[in-house]
Amino acid sequence: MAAFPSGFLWGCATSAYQIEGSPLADGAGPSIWHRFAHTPGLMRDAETGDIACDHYRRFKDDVALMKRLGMQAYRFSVSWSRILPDGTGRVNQAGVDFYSRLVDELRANGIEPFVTLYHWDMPAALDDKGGWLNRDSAEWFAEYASVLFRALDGRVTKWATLNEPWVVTDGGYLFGALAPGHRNLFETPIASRNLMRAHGAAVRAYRETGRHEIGLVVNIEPKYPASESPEDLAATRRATAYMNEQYLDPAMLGRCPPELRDVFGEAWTDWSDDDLAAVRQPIDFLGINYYTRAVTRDDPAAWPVRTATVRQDGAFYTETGWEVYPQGLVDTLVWIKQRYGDIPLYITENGVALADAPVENGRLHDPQRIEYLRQHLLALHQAIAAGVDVRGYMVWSLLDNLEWSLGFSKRFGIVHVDRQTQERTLKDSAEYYSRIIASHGRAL
Ligand SMILES: OC[C@@H]1[C@@H](O)[C@H](O)[C@@H](O)c2nc(CNc3ccccc3)cn21
Repeated sequence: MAAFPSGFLWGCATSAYQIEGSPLADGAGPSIWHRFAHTPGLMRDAETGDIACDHYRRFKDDVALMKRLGMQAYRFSVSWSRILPDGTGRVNQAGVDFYSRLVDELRANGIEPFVTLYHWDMPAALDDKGGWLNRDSAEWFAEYASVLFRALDGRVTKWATLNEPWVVTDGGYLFGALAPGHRNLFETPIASRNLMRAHGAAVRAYRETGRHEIGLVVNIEPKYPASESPEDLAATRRATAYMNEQYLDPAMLGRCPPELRDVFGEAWTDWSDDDLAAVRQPIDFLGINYYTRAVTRDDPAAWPVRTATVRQDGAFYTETGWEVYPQGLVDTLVWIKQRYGDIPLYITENGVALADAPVENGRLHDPQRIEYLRQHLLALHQAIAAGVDVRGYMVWSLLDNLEWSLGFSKRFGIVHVDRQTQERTLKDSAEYYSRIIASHGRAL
């Protein structure tokens, strides 16, 4: 196997609410996920992020684990309500200090911090003011981002504004499976627009003082028509516009996919030229979260996109019900380059939830996760060989963690976490990934 490009960044990814625990420690305010998780009936097994992986207290041990594995970068998110407990205004210095210590610990161990400003956990105080439905959310977010830029820029050299705006709106405002748990077609495009306005406002704020790189992280799920029928082809166009183009087109092209008018119907309003210009800010990279594909057919009853995903005979499906399809990563990366140009890319998430074996004698054998990683890294190498400018790969995830409203039932970690003892145990996939890093991909 040929090596990956010189300077290619090998790392792992997590997010604050999924691993930190101690959500209200040291002056932090509640987030919408703290509120959602403590609302009866919304979380599988009534799980919450109150403890999670106890990373807030154990972060030095977890950094040591990353060092042992040879991680070159660590993508993590900052909890907005640790920094600004009320969402705006008063800065909680203890919250800033936690992330400052984490950044210093990473850098002292030769690991590059890769910071996501927003991984879904808006301060509850701002949700009380309308959250992403309030046009002021763009200014709230830029204020929060600027606090972090002042405190950490220079020690942090890679910033991502948002993690997966599609999931925030589809999960949080349309179907209600995620915080803040709304089910409202009319709210969804409003939240989408304000999220992207917030992205643009944070990028503009960064350009005033920032000296390094800032980008956007999106989830891409390539859509393949189930047949060549006009109905399935149109459905595939709608699904592509709704999940894959809805956020990248404004950010990169300064326009919205026309199919969104069909998807949202009377709930759709065209973006103003001012909003389009405010969102289309030059960025330094795109983060791509890739997990699976969707073979797509027309389904008139499947409101509002009117599409369905067709199960593939003979394919392997993960614990989250996602088809394993590495070719989709190649197709996605080539598509990104063709549609948006040669912007540097990072794979900011890729991983798999499996019905892991138990820990035995300090080991956990997960051959299927090794095969998933191997296949997707081979696909990644194929895309790079085809000329796509991919500069790094972050496996999701370092630790078994809180899979949002699914609780701890879905284990994505390359490191097992014992829910009772918090003991970390390397899975075979962690050893495998460590060898991949050490060999710069040659051990694939
Ligand atoms: O589900 C695994 C991870 C999740 O733990 C991360 O917090 C989040 O960034 C994340 N995004 C995806 C891919 N996008 C997605 C697609 C459909 C439903 C939910 C997420 C997977 N994941």
